[in-house]
Amino acid sequence: MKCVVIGSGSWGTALAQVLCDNKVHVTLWGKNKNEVEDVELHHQNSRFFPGVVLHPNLHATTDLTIVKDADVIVLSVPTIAVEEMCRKIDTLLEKSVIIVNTAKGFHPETNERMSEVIRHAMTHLSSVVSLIGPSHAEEVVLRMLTTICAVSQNKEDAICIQKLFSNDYLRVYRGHDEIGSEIGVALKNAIAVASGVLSGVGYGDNTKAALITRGLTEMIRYGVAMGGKQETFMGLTGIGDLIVTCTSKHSRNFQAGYEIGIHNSADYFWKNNKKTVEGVRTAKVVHEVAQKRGIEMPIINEIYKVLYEGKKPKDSAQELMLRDLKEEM
Ligand SMILES: NC(=O)C1=CN([C@@H]2O[C@H](COP(=O)(O)OP(=O)(O)OC[C@H]3O[C@@H](n4cnc5c(N)ncnc54)[C@H](O)[C@@H]3O)[C@@H](O)[C@H]2O)C=CC1
Ligand SMILES: O=C(CO)COP(=O)(O)O
Repeated sequence: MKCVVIGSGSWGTALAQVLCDNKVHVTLWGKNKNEVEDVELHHQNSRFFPGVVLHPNLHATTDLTIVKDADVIVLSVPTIAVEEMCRKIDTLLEKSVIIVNTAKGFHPETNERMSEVIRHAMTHLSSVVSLIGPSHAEEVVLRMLTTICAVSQNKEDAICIQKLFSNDYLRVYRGHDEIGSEIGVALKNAIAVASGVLSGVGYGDNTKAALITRGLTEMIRYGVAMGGKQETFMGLTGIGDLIVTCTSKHSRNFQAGYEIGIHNSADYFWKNNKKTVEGVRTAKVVHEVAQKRGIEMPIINEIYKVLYEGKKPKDSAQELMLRDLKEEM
């Protein structure tokens, strides 16, 4: 089985190393020459993992034609680049492949989930498997124990990907609720921005527990309205990914929110951010869809107002606390 991982950023590099550890034939593709040369010549990706020595058999290239030989192509680029990459790859392919998506979010214009985007953009496709769950690349690259989920409408291909990636530090479960899982891992990023904001403002652990719990309620409300299953949100692609992103120092969504909270404004973030912060756009998509469909999403609405309408984070937190009093569920 030949694999190509598309995207030489943090997640692509960490996943390509997993495949090397599993003795799978894998090549990492990147558009960024510096990242690719760093991996290929120095066995490191110092922009994302300073001081980490990568597997000696991990090879990287900027030549996209390597996808021609692949049986499995893993997409590890930001959501904004997924459609463009799929179209480029599709023109090079002569046979159908399994696409493993790892991006968490929605299409920038159509608001489609990532597996929908991939199915619409590719003709040489046997199936889409989403490999998603609570997994910071910074820990996977150090082989710290991690669990994720291979979610697909195609059970056989989900089993294939589960076996390909599983090992003694990465345990891969299987799932089939594509809608619930993809919505879970997208929305948790927006909630994680809110978690960072509240920490940056100076609130503590009670506030974080409140945010995670009420954030999960919003994820379920939205996910079920879109056709996902409630129980999926109790698993790795729901509460699991929500916990790790809302609490980890590695989370770029949390870090972005933290900056916003410290400055009590999103201005600094908009002027200075250079990292992949998927939750920022997800908040916009979900806010708009929820407004149209009448889905109650108070936390998402407030984080949207902080990000896009200049509302002060402290005012948003107060707004959430002083809403009409309600039953919990
Ligand atoms: N970093 C992590 O711990 C995890 C990330 N993810 C998801 O994986 C996706 C990728 O994120 P990261 O690897 O973290 O981002 P990153 O910022 O670390 O790396 C992104 C990579 O994509 C490349 N890229 C950007 N735009 C591109 C384009 N138009 N065409 C081709 N390549 C392009 C960049 O050069 C870079 O190599 C995101 O959706 C993220 O939510 C999922 C699980 C864990
Ligand atoms: O999805 C992730 C962990 O599961 C990565 O989160 P960040 O994009 O916030 O770093």
